[in-house]
Amino acid sequence: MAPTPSCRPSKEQMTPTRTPQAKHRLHFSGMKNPHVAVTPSPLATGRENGAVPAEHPVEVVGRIRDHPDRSGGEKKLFPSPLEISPEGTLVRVRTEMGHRDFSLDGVSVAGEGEGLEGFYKRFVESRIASVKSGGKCTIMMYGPTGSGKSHTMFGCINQPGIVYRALRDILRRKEDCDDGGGIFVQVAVLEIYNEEIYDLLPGTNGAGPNAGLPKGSTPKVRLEVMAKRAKNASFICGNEAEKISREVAKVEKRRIVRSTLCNERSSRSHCLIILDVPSVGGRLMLVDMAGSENIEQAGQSGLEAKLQTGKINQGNIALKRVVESIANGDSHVPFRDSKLTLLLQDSFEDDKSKILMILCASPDPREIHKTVSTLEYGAKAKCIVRAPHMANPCRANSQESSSLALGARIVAMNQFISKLQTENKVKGKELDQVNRELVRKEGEVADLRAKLTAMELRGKALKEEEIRSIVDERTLTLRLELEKMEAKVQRQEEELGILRQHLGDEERGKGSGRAGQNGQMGDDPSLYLIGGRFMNRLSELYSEGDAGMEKSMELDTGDYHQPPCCDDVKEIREDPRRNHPSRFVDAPCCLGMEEDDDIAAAMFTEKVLLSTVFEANEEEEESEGAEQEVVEKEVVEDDPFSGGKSVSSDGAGDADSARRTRIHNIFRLCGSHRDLGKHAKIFAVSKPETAVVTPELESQALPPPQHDSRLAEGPVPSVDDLSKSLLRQQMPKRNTSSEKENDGPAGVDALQDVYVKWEASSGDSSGNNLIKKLKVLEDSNLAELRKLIEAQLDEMDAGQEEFTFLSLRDPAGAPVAKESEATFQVSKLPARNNLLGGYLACLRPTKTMMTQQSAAGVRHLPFSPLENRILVDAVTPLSKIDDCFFQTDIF
Ligand SMILES: Nc1ncnc2c1ncn2[C@@H]1O[C@H](COP(=O)(O)OP(=O)(O)OP(=O)(O)O)[C@@H](O)[C@H]1O
Repeated sequence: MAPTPSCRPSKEQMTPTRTPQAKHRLHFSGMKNPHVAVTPSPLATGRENGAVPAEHPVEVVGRIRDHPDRSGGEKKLFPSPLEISPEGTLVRVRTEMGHRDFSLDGVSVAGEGEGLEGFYKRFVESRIASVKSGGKCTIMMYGPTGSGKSHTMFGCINQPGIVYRALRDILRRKEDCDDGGGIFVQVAVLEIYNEEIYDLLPGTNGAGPNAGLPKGSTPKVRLEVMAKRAKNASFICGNEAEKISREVAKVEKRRIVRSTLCNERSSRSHCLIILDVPSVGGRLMLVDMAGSENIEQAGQSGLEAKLQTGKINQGNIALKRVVESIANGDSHVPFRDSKLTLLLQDSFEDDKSKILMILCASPDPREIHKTVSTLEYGAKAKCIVRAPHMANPCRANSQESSSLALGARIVAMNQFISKLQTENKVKGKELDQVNRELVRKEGEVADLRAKLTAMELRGKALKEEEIRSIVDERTLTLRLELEKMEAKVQRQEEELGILRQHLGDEERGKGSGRAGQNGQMGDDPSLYLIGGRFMNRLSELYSEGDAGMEKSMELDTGDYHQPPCCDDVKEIREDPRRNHPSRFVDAPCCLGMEEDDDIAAAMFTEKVLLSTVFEANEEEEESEGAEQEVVEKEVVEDDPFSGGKSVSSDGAGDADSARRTRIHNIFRLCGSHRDLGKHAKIFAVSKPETAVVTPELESQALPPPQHDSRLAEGPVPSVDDLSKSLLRQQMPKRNTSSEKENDGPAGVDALQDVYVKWEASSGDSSGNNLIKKLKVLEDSNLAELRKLIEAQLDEMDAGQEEFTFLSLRDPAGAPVAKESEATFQVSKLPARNNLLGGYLACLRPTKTMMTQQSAAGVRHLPFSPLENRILVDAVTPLSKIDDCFFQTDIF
């Protein structure tokens, strides 16, 4: 904001030019004013022509009223936006946008303790004094509504305003008027309301509006303007200040006021108090203007109120234009735009007239825009200059006078321009500083951007470097793996070469064996078999041919039961993906495991099936050539379980030997040496004619015999012989048609277990639960079973027990008639156990026998004595028992 220029021209700046356009000349008399420094014109200083410097006819002072909300006490006061310079001539208005300085002739702040008296003494008293000597002074109150214009002009009970103080100063007090020589004054009080002039003094012929007048009071008189004065205006005459002041106070109440939102008692009219001193021609005009206000803000409603406010503003605006026109040196000053300016025209045009404009403002920040507008108006008024009075009588030369006024105005304007330039220079410096700061900041931003870019590039480079290192690392790993694989392939190729070499050696050795020549391997024929078959297997694996049934050949003991012929084979045997040969090497360790005999028997059945598959292949192989059979025989002879060379090598003995070898191999695969011993014997049972159980086999497969003393005394019990003969009698009859079919394990399956027990009775709780297991053929009947039981009873020396079979499948458990036993199949007996198989034969003693036993006082328990002995003898001479057709167990 540009500071308001001081329109007081300096000595050097005064211009002597005169402009013919200046029609309105403000000729102020040389009034002595201590507060206003009249600066002589440069031309006037040279005064060859006797001219006096131009002066400012308008002085502007500010009066900042107390805060209107301070009286409320409780209300929070907003900080004032107005600041007064220490010298009291500069008002700074602070806003959010900045500040603006206004240069005034003086500022009074009511809130800081300067009351009306102090204000009057500082700014008004001197001007009033000139009136007594013939001077003319106009004091105008200007400002928005509620800013304290009327308060300053009229005051209150405790503080008389400018009007009463001026009357007191101009007129002598009563005690001073005893001599009768006091100044005589005429006082007129006018009101301009709605652009009409009214005489506020009660006259005899008043016919004006009574609005605002107390009841019974004389109506106001409307006056006309004539020669810049109100025609026929009433006046109060006298030389006593109190009397006139009392009259004025009465008249002041006749003024039209109205309550608005801005002021409880807002003046709706302009009030003029005109005091003439006829003796000296002095004149004092006191003008209390109505408040300029915004209609909406003042809360005006209704057409009359709006018209009223419009008229008020019309007078204010007209006065503003007049001031601006005079200040600008316009050829036309619009005095006639309002009644107010018409009545004030002499104040602006008379050279003896002096204008004191009092700008009233409020410190309330809510009124800041009005305050700024008021200060702008005062600043404009300060630009009004008046041509200096001519010192010589040729003052009548109006052209020269107007030129001087114009020159003073130009000087003021130049000063204003100079201030603006200075301010621009300062602003330019600030702008340069800001620009430099901006450039510096831009440089910093550029540096930061460069750093950011560098960091991004570095990050990118780091990322690429990281990726490259990962790729290199993986490439290295893959290369190492590739090298390992190549080394492995190379090693395998070497192994393959070695194996091929061995194969060639084997083939060559085999060829020499065929020729009946003992070469390098001729001393150990099994090596030919092992080497040849092993190489065949190896060739198959490497050629990735169809394994099919041939893969089952892995079960053949011929592959593995012999020690390897070379060290190279060991590596292959260690391959965990294949059937580990160490199982077979370590098989004897597994043989020591105790397993349930029946479970082992069930396992044996499965192995028999495997052996059957093997056998099919074996038969094919046998058909391929006799040479292979010869080798097989030789292998069997080397089998430590075969009993060495005792196996015959021709005819049926060869077949039995081969079968036995296969079963033996299967049991080695199954890992139960004990089972092997058992099934070797069962095999012997199924083929009694050809069974050969060598002592070596028994000693390896079975624990050493511990014979019961009674059993050890005599030969083998005759019951075995009887049983053998019985079966021999049966079996030829049943197997003659297909004797070969019974050669295999199927013949073993034809034997069925029959568990024989005595019928339970209440009087016997110990022996009747004993069960005897007998083995009979599948299609045996009860008559045949009876013979076996009776033979068993004879063996136990139990005497001739008479019994009958109970048909347990019969709901009544009826005994089976002895005549029907021949037609009663054992298979019709109830099954003993669904899981383990076998039949249950329940015997009931005949009544005659029971009667005899009870008479003799004997309770015979069949089976129990013998079985108890067997139980005590933990190790029954199995060799003896196994020689029999029956296998007995205690359950
Ligand atoms: N300096 C001051 N100290 C104490 N009270 C003040 C001061 N100035 C104004 N007032 C009070 O403020 C109120 C409004 O003042 P005033 O009537 O003088 O304002 P105004 O400018 O004349 O308004 P309008 O233009 O509406 O007549 C009055 O009650 C008055 O007593």
